[in-house]
Amino acid sequence: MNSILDRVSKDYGRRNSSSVYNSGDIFEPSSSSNAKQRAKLVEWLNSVLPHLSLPINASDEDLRAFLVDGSVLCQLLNKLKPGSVPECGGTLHSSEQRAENIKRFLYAMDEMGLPRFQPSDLEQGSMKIVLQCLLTLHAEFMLNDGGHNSSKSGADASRRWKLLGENFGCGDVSYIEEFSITRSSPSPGERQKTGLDSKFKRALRSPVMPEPSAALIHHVGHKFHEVFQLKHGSHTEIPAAKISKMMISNTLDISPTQSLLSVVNGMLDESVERKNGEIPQQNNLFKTCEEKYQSRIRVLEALATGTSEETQIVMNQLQQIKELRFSSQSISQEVVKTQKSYVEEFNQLGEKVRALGNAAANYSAILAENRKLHNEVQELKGNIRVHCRIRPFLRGQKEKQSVVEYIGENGELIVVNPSKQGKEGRRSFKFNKVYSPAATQAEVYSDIQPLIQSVLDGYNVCIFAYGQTGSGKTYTMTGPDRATEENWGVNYRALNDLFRISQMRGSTFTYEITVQMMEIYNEQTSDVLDLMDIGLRNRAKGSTAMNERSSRSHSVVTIHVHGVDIKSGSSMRSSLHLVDLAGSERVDRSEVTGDRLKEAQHINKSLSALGDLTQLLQTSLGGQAKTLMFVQLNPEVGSYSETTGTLKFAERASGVELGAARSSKEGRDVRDLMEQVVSLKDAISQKDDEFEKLQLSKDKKNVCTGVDNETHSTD
Ligand SMILES: Nc1ncnc2c1ncn2[C@@H]1O[C@H](COP(=O)(O)OP(=O)(O)OP(=O)(O)O)[C@@H](O)[C@H]1O
Repeated sequence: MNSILDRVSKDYGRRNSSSVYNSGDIFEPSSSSNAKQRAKLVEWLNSVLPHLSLPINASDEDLRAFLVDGSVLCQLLNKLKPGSVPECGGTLHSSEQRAENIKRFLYAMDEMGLPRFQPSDLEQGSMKIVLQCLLTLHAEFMLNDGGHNSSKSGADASRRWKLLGENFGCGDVSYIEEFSITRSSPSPGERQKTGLDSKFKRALRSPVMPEPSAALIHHVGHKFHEVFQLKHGSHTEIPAAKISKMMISNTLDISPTQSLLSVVNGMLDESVERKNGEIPQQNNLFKTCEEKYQSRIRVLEALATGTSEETQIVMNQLQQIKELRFSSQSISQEVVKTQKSYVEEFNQLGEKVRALGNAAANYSAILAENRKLHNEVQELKGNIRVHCRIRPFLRGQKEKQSVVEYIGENGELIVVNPSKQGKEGRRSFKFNKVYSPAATQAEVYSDIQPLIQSVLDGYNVCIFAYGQTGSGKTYTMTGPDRATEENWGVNYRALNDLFRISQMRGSTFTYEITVQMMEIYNEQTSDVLDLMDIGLRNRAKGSTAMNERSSRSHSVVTIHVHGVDIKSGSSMRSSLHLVDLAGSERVDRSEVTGDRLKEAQHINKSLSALGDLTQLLQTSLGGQAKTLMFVQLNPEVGSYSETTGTLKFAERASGVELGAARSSKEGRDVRDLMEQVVSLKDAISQKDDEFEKLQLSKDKKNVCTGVDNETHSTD
């Protein structure tokens, strides 16, 4: 029997579940059926609340209009079950009051365990749900009313049960009709005695049906057990015919019980049919429903699975977003860091650019400072610098024994007297530089190049060559005949440098360079100006035994420089004297006679004057000049005397204190001061003269007036 009850319970349970979630599915009434139900509901409402006088053919919207303020619902409940809900505000139509009424009604429905609708259903949703709820209420109170009020007419009760039956979808409800008429309320004890399975109770309920009343349970219960006990466990032992027989027998003394047994019998028949392999139609319905629900479950499961997959996807996406956000943050930090380092680098670069700008701006000043330092070094050297150069033996000379024994790197020189032995025959000298016979013109010039450059900075420079005839003076200063650039002498190289450097300084200085050449012959200075015009073309030459190209004149090349500082506008003037002196040989060895002897004597006189700073070179050897002397030596043994004489003279010249050289600009300052002193002296002298004149005129006046000097002595 339990299996049958379970079966019935299960099937009705499904119906119940279905109706909860889809009221329009199994119990979906047709439109005509719907109208019929609505009409019956109206009829019921009018019967309970006569003052309503609802039209029998009221539409859903008409009902909504009646019910929407909730007051009718509350009245209905209080009428059916007095005190179910607190006093309702029937006349108030505020939205708050309406909501409160509906809330109270629905609360009461919940309390009774009856299905309910949502407030929104009543306000603007589907009235179908509302109507079903009221029909359920109708059914509930029809049953209760039957129990509590047995005086109701059988016709009314029949209608209510019919309505309930239709709501249940049970079709024929005749057995319920008979049953409801005869039932009575059992005591609580009787209810327990019935022992009616709760599942069975549920099985008799529709989705909108409340728990069966105690009366129904009682009346059905005790006979039901008998029936099921008959069938339980022995379907085959007690055939259906026997049950049918029982149904018509007098043992089941009340017809409602018989009706119920008819239902149970039908169920048992279905069971028997199922046993025989036949599929009852209702089973088909349940199966269809089951399949339908299984399908829905599958859909829900799929949805759930899908949802979980989607959730996983979303989670993955969230994770990716997190990672992207993290990457974005780290990139942002990296960008900020990079920007910071760029800013720092830009700042550093800016500093460097500014430093470079300052350096560029100070470039001229730095160059000037450089020049100043360079010249200060030159000035510190002070004395006449002496560079000694030894000529090589000439081509065709047979005797090649040299008087030069040793040449040191730092200007040391030892010469040997071929006629003396040992220490006595040796003499040591020390100069600024000593060049061996192998020294080239370029090497010799490179050491004096700084002096040449200082001319462009305003210094006067004098470079002269001294030595016996044929020792190489002209070679050093000018170069050999038909000289190439490689063996140019100092003069060409100096001029070349001055032009080159002045061009390099073109952006800061403008230079005007002029060259002057003169020759002094026999110290007849009055001829100098004439000879200047003649120049090298008319340079006097003669032939001596010492040197086939011996010169008996002093040749002077003077380069005048006038420079203007473009920025400051200051100017300076300087000069470079390049002197090729006449030979220093002794008259007795030159074998010159007559005019030649006379010339030699003058030359010697001139050379002697060099030691005392002759008038010729005075300006060049003064405090404002830098002076360098090339001491030229003939290495031949036969020239030993002249060589030692020349070396001694050079040694003497090197000891001459010229004082520090000064730029012509500084010289101007001194001159300016001197001029101021002179003008001051002149002014003082002028005042003295004026004072003297005044004194004289005063004396004259005293003499004329006969005033005694003593009388006015106190004046
Ligand atoms: N360093 C040298 N290398 C090669 N030849 C030289 C060198 N010095 C001088 N000579 C040669 O020696 C000869 C004499 O030189 P140079 O005329 O220059 O002497 P000097 O001292 O000028 O003589 P003078 O006083 O008579 O003019 C020339 O033929 C010259 O070419």
